Amino acid sequence: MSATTAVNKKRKQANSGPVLDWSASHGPVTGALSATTGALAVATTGAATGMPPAWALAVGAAGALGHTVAGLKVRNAGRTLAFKASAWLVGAGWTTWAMTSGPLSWAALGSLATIGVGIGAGTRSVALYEEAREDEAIAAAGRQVALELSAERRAIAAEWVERIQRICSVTVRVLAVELWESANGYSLDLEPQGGVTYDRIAQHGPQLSADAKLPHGCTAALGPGIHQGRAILDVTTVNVLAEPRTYPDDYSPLSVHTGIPWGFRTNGEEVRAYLREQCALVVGPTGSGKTNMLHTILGGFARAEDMLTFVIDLNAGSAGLPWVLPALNGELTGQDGKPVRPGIDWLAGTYEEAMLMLNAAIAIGLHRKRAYQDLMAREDTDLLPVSAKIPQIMLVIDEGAEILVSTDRQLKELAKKIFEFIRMQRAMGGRTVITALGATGSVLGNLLIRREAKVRVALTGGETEGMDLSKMFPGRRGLRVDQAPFKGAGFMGTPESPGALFKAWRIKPSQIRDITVATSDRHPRLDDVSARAAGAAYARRWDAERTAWMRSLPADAGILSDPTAEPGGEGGGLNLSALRGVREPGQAGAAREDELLRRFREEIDAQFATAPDPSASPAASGLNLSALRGEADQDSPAQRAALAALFAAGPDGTGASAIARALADEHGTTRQTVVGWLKAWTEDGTAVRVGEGTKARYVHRDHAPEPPIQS
Ligand SMILES: Nc1ncnc2c1ncn2[C@@H]1O[C@H](COP(=O)(O)OP(=O)(O)OP(=O)(O)O)[C@@H](O)[C@H]1O
Repeated sequence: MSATTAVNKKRKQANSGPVLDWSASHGPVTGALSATTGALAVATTGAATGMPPAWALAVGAAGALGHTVAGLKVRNAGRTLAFKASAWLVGAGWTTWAMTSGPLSWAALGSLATIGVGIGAGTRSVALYEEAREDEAIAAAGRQVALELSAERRAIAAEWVERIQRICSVTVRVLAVELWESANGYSLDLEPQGGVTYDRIAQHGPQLSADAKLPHGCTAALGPGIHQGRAILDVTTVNVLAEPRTYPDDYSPLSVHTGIPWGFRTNGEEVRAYLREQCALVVGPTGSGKTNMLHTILGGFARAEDMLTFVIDLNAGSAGLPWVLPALNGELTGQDGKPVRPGIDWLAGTYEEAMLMLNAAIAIGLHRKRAYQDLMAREDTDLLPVSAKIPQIMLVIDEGAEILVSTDRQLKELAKKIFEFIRMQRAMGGRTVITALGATGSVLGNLLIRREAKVRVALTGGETEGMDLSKMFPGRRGLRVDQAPFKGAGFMGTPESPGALFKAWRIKPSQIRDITVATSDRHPRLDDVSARAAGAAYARRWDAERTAWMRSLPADAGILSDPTAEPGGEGGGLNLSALRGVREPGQAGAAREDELLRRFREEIDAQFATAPDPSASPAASGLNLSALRGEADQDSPAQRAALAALFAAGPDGTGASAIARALADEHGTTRQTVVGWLKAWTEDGTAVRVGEGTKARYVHRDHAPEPPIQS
């Protein structure tokens, strides 16, 4: 009975005098007391007032009837109804007798006490009986559901035992079948007989899926079970990867220790990356959703209270900019009107800044090793206890794999530092997330990456080229690229969660802003020990001159910091992923939501007529990036930058001093060096020298007034 009903009832009773509450519940003591004291009161007042004894019998009969009707209403058991009715009748019988023979005699009072004890005992047993009856009813309903469920489970078990026998020639026992709460599939706990291991069945994954007629994008994937003699078979029956799901709008705090959610599995469960000791490798060809996934990762790191994210992105910093620019430009306002801190802690978009960053990160690790000896001894650990006070440094390098395998002299320098960071910093709270366009063979050929980067993602988006899933997820058979032909979908494996289908959430630019605002107060500060080691390079990372490039992305920003150009490498020349949209229209350009990158591309498009065919000759396609492609097979990014500056100068041309000035900050190139290059270009026809003496200037051959003149 609810509190209000009870109160109302009380009020009603107070207004209209006592009423008989047939359904009022009594325990064994209060029930007996109420019955016997009631009977005594009726008998004494009845005897004193000369009430006819038959009245008591009538009251008892009415009581018995009333209780039976009330009991029926609440569906009491027959046994309970009979007991309650008889209690009323016994009480009434005693009252009738006591009224005629005198209620206050020892015989009358003694017999009344006996009746009281009897009613008490009876009520207790009836209450227990009611309770048991109720429990039994609930259990019966549960059994019915379980029976239906277990019929379904039994059918599933029988079906798979037969299928595995027929296709893999392996006999299995099914120990349990778990139907997923998401209703997207189920898991079987199997015990292959005769010492057969799970991988014998796993290699037949595709045949098993086909035989089970699973929809596209659904798999029957086998993984190891609780011990070597057991296996878990995960069967997905609904393809949840096809539909886009946006990043959950719960931006609650995370930690390196809680793991960072990177996406969801086919059963709808989120999958987390635990990066305290692991590095991560994310492979995704153009258009597979790699940039989106990177933002999801950066979003997770921004939410963490004990992680500081350093981003290196030599493609004009495009991966990091949405996390920095809105905050840096003051476009965002935090709670209480406070300024908003960027969602990442450091962004390097140029080679020089990346060098500063890596040097600082390495110095931090070395210094931490010495400075935190005592703390680690106290905590009895050989891993630096990462916390909000001593944050983990997550170094995220977009297309870092391409840097690691580059043959370019400068990029090799960077690669050396990245490897040093990976090798030295596990214990000191420094880990990396490296993305790759797909060069899995060359990247995974590196022992250090294989050993340290066990959190792995392969975004396929249906792309089959360069996707060696068996190398990415050794030991996982039956993973096929065509199982995940959707943008943002692919495979993810971690030491905790074996490689299997997954999909990254779609994260919109507005969410990036929301997360930046929501997490602004949460980002840790670099501990003093580390900040001292990192020095001015860290302290002044947001200085206007160091971030100027972010605000005014020059059309040639990507060219100046091309991470993938490998002189002498296959194809040679420019291979800028930031410019990929220019060379491969339709692949990425249209889809990209990053406002700045779009602007950047528009500028490129406006400045250079786009050349869809990379092999088109400069003369045939007009000058554009493809023209630079052949010529830019130069020795260094500085030389390519100089060539870009020459081209950008148009028909007016430029001189060695101006080019040297343009390159000074970025590359430190001297005028003398530029003079040498201009001489060489004039000799091979790339540039034309016009004017004499102080008026002498150089024009790119495509802007030259007359056909190139060989000097
Ligand atoms: N997880 C996802 N869910 C749904 N759609 C997605 C997802 N990830 C990406 N997409 C779609 O794919 C498009 C391309 O994504 P994204 O820019 O991340 O690809 P990319 O691999 O980085 O390509 P590029 O290297 O050319 O920039 C997005 O604009 C979006 O429409």
